[in-house]
Amino acid sequence: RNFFSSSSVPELKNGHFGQVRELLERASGTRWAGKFLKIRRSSCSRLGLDRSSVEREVEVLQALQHPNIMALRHVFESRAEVVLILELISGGELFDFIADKENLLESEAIVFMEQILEGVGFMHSKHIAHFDLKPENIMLSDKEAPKPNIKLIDFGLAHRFLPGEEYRSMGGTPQYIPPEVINHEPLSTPFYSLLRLSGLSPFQGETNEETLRNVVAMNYKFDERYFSTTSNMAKDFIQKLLVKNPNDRLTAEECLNHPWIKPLTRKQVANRNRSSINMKN
Ligand SMILES: Cc1ccnnc1
Repeated sequence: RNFFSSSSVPELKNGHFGQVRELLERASGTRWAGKFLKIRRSSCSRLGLDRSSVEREVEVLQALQHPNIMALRHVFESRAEVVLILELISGGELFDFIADKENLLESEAIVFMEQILEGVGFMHSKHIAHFDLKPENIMLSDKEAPKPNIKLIDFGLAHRFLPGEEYRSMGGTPQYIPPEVINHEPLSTPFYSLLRLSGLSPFQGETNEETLRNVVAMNYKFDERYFSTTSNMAKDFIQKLLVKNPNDRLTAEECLNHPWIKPLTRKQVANRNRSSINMKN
């Protein structure tokens, strides 16, 4: 092959699927990420993935060309393995990047949120749900870059819903997934993790049990001890995401049009620039 993995480089990521390793393309010297997926030899064996789920991931990635979504460049297949040649994303996880900061200005948080929302909004506009939008799947392409660039990775569980397609949920009961449900993929997860990581949790209880009860009941308040420096726009945005019924939550598109992300007046801009999310490390 015209790629080779610099064996000295540690694995980029190891998961249920196989592993991701940094590769070097001989011809151009370009660095890529190779995702090595073991294919199940026979239907009864448990090891490896079945070919159809790998084909689904490839189709999803081929449908998603966007600056905030990891790009697929090549696919190599052998009998027992499929190798995806992916854009190399070496800036680490967003949340590690944020954790290292003393203070996160809302204007900085918005830069991240906006890119996550652009990627998720684009994905949903293609009727694709990621189904695994957890913090480790939100990465930075290069953390040294002046303006960090967010990349959504790992579409191994993603699914494209053709309008009206029947979708078998875990229980196996067939159900039709209307488009608005796809758009309500738990967006609040990455945002809530951002908030949580900042040491701010509007669900915070005296004990972990109480906090958990609050999360389940979606019972929260903005404690002035922690949220005094948070702008009202940010609180309004959070309140519109942390809603119990997924259908009442803002979609990614609606989030992008919320004044916290897209301020309408100079006053709103000034207000959020004065605010920060204090990072309690
Ligand atoms: C983990 C990973 C995946 C894809 N590209 N770069 C890094």
